Amino acid sequence: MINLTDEKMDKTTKKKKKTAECCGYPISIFFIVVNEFCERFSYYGMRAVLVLYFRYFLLWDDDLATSIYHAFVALCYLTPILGAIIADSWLGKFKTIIYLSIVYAIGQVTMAISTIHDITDANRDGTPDNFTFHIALSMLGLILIALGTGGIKPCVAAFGGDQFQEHQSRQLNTFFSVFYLCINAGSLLSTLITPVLRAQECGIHTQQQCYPLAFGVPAVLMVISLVVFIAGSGMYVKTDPEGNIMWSVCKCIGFAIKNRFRHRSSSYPKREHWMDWANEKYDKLLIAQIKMVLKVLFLYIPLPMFWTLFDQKGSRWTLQATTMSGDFGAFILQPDQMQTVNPILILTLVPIMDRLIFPLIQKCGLNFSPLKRMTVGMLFAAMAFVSAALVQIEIDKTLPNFPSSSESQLKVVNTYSTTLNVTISPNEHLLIESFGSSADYVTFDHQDITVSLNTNPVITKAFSLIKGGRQTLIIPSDPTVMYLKEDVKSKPREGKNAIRFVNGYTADLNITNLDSIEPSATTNYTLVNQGKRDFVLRHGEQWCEFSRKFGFGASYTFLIPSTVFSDDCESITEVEDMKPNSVHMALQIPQYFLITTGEVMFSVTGLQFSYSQAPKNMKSVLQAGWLCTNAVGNIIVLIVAELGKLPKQWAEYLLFASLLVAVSIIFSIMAYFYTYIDPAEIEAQVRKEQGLEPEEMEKETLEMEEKDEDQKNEQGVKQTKI
Ligand SMILES: CC(C)C[C@H](NC(=O)[C@@H](N)CC(C)C)C(=O)O
Repeated sequence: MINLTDEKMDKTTKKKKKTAECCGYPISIFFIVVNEFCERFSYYGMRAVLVLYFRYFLLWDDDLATSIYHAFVALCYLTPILGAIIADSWLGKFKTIIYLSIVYAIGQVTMAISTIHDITDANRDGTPDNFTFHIALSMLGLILIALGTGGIKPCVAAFGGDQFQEHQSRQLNTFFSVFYLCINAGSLLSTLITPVLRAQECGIHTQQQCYPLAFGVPAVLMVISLVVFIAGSGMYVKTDPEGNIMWSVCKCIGFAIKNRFRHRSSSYPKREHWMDWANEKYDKLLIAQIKMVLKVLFLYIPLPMFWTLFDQKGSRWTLQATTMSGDFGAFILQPDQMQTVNPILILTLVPIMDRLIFPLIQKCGLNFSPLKRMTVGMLFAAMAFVSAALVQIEIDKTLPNFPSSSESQLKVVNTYSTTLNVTISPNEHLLIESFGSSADYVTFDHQDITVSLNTNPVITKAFSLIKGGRQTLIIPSDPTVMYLKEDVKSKPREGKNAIRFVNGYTADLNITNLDSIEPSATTNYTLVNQGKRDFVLRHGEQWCEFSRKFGFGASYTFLIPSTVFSDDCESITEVEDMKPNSVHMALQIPQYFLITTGEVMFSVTGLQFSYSQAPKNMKSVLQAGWLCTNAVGNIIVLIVAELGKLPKQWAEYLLFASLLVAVSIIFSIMAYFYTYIDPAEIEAQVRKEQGLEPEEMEKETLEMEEKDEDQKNEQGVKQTKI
């Protein structure tokens, strides 16, 4: 099957290159797609455990961990422009990929080393002693990774495209689909594997969560990616850069603007395009190439909005999943695992679209051009958000009625020996049996309350409630010391369950994984995962064990009576502070399906489009421009998350959906006026024109300019004469 095609003359480098083919595809492509698979495994694998590393290894708080994580992701999508400039102006794509992959691999290794706690754990207590060392090393690692991953990203896709020859345009399109499949296969595998590696225990002096393994495997994959890429070295078509193209582009644009401004008088003939004002000084070919790039970049302006919605899978949609039930019977899905539905669907939808849907549309005689596909992709993403809004409305029906910022909520738990009549001033009366609680939270629009118990004598006590908070009034066996305990006022994170214990036993108790609790005291909340959990209660020689099965996102207070050991933990009662999630996570599948269909239409097509519409010497630059739309989209998510807090989540989803519909209408109008080009053809045409046609327009302007200069000189002469 392998054959050598005709010699291909590279117009730019004037080098001749023979390319080996297999089934109509250049063999070199194999190395490029395997390289992409390993690189994406490395990147997404590391990303999957990064926040946990910040939170539980470096012990940063949630906010800092999230901010640094997002800053890193944004940096990864901003550095492509740097890689593209290096590739197109200086080193060429091949060398840029090699050098930046080395930087990338060093970054991954640095990151993996920074997670070895034993390096600074001199006192062998399992935690690092010198956090500054680990932070500095990991930040250095992350900067190198961002430089590497972002830097090579536009080059690898464009370099892959460069391997195809003119008669292989069908294979070129398939290449971009296969390339996308590899991205998603790599990311899917690594996001499944690295969390498992992290959960292992390892260490020299003490056994801890195995971050070195979780970061080490991505580092190894990055080295493999580099080796695979180098292995294909002899087979690649390599186009050399044409000097500092970016600098020439900037100078040419600057000159065109300046020249246009100088000739703003209506006496100068208009030119077809404002870039034509660079004709006097710059090569027509360069001007034609800049026009092509600018046309596409202009078209990119509305595109970040798609990514703004797309990237909320990892934030808003995952948070939505934390308020849902992930019990699929045969398996349990954690809220953040729901995101893997996206690469799974990509792996199935890309072949279906390529082999079935798009050919079918073509057979029906419809012209489903790339820009039309991208518009439809945007509409699919908007529909995904409508679907998310509908799911949210369902969830909202089941969510507890949390207090507003001016309200306070109170529940009462009675561990006194008899039923109590509890009066909360001015007019709240509750009858609460022993080892029971009030049915639900009572909402107050004021904070100062007085509680009276019908004991003998009556006990009265004043309390000040927390504004916007939820609390429980705990009445212990000695009601005179009743006290308030703060409750959770939102769904526990990651779909976990918040549980706590009130000790109604007469002495200190030890409970599995918790500190010992004094009599009448209440523990703080502990988060437990879904499923059956066992707890052992202990006091001296006495112990008993009790089990509970938990769902997702509930909160409970367990009341331990004085008889706990005599009845083998049977008498422990459970107060449900917050109901478990009842809306099933499967309801998110339609929104994932819609957004992934949108992604296939938008992103895969965008990748092909950016390659096909770019002049030969600016392919990486246009790929970088394409990736920048993603960076801007991510930045919009960050801004919206900070500023745009709509009172209802479903309303925010609908707002995003409407914004994307509006943007897609604008985009479709822009696309309507866009004419597809064949950059190679235009370049050849300009070259031909340059050799044959007299440059009338330039002459005309130069004559006008000379006249202008003469007039000025004459005036100057006159003035000096006077
Ligand atoms: C095209 C790129 C901006 C993003 C692309 N991401 C994907 O293909 C996602 N479907 C992967 C998923 C794991 C989020 C990439 O190159 O990573």
